[in-house]
Amino acid sequence: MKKLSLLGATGSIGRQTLDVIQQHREDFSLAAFSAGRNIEETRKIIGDFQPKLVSVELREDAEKLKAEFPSLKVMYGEEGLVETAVFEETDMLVNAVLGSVGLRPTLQAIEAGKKIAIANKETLVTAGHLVMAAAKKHNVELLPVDSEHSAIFQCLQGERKKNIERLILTASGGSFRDRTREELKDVTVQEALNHPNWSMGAKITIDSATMMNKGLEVIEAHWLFHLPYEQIDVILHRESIIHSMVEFHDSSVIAQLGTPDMRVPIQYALSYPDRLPLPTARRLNLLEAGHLHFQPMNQERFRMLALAYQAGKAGGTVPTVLNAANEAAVAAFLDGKITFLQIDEMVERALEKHQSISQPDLETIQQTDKETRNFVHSLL
Ligand SMILES: NC(=O)C1=CN([C@@H]2O[C@H](COP(=O)(O)OP(=O)(O)OC[C@H]3O[C@@H](n4cnc5c(N)ncnc54)[C@H](OP(=O)(O)O)[C@@H]3O)[C@@H](O)[C@H]2O)C=CC1
Ligand SMILES: CC(=O)[C@@H](O)[C@H](O)COP(=O)(O)O
Ligand SMILES: [Mn+2]
Repeated sequence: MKKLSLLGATGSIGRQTLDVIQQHREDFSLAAFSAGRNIEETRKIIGDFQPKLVSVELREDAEKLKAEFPSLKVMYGEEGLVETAVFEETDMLVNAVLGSVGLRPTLQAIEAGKKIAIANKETLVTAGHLVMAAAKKHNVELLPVDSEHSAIFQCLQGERKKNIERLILTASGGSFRDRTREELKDVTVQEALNHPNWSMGAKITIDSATMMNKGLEVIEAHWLFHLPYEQIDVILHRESIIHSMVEFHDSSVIAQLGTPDMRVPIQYALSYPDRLPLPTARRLNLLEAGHLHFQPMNQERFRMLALAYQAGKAGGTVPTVLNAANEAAVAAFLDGKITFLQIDEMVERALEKHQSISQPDLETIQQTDKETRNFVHSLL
């Protein structure tokens, strides 16, 4: 029985993780979890899974829960996230919180020797060098949950890194894949949230539409698989059936396929190296799928992908700025404060203004993150 801590239990990945636990009660249990502000859902999860520790974003919500569940340990804020991540009774952390707020809990969990299933890509983008160095030092395994990275991880089982020619990440193209940049001027939040293949949280759905999601995933792949950016490519694949591929020096390409269902990579990370049944997942029927389509990425049209490659290659605090500016700009778009195309513009302006610092430590990363968010807010 693996005892889990789950950050972001009320989110899209969090809920699907709970579904996986629910289907495998004899293999997994939930010892601790965090939520943000969705207290109704938090109460329900406490009732269904009987954890020992719960953390929420706000102090007043923590006080309410403490009064309702006197035997439960209840925490709040960033400290609560950290305590959930390092909870002594758990073997593994599932990090499905949104944004760079996941960085400190991840680093602390690594120091505490917890195995980590990582969905929270912003953490790897903002400080991949710190996370990977800590994982190496403490001999901690980071298991990818993001569908592309799980696919690559699966393709690499039994393979040697030295034989890899390149990674090929697939991108669906997002909500506006068939529109020109000109046609994006007046798009609404509702239209942007209409992803063609995946049902996900709001922020990542917008990232998918701007192609920043793929940019963040290129940086995530760089850190998880220790490969230079020149060996990481992106291809547009409309169906999201091939979740990603690895090409080897002998010209062989290994791909991982399946219907778009995040419970599959979540469960693989939890059960690795075993594979458990998942009866509720829809089976892939290639005869029904019929045709799979591929297109080259147009980096002029999807400017954020080009920016992410540049930021990743530049290193230092540049990826931190890319991520923080994007988090702030997407939140502003979702709040109706800026237009869709202004997301790109704000990220570009934050990057232009920034003077990079090389080999940043945690404090420098957090300071840069804060200053970048303030800069974007000053533009609103
Ligand atoms: N959704 C998907 O299919 C995929 C997601 N990912 C990655 O997984 C991560 C989570 O994505 P997703 O599940 O879509 O996001 P959601 O927005 O659906 O969920 C985010 C979760 O984080 C919590 N949260 C947000 N901000 C805070 C905060 N400041 N303090 C504490 N908790 C907070 C939310 O709480 P509450 O709702 O209670 O306020 C919620 O539980 C992201 O990094 C994303 O890129 C990667 C691949 C696929
Ligand atoms: C499910 C998942 O992993 C998402 O990150 C997904 O990749 C989004 O789809 P696109 O970014 O390819 O549109
Ligand atoms: Mn993905």
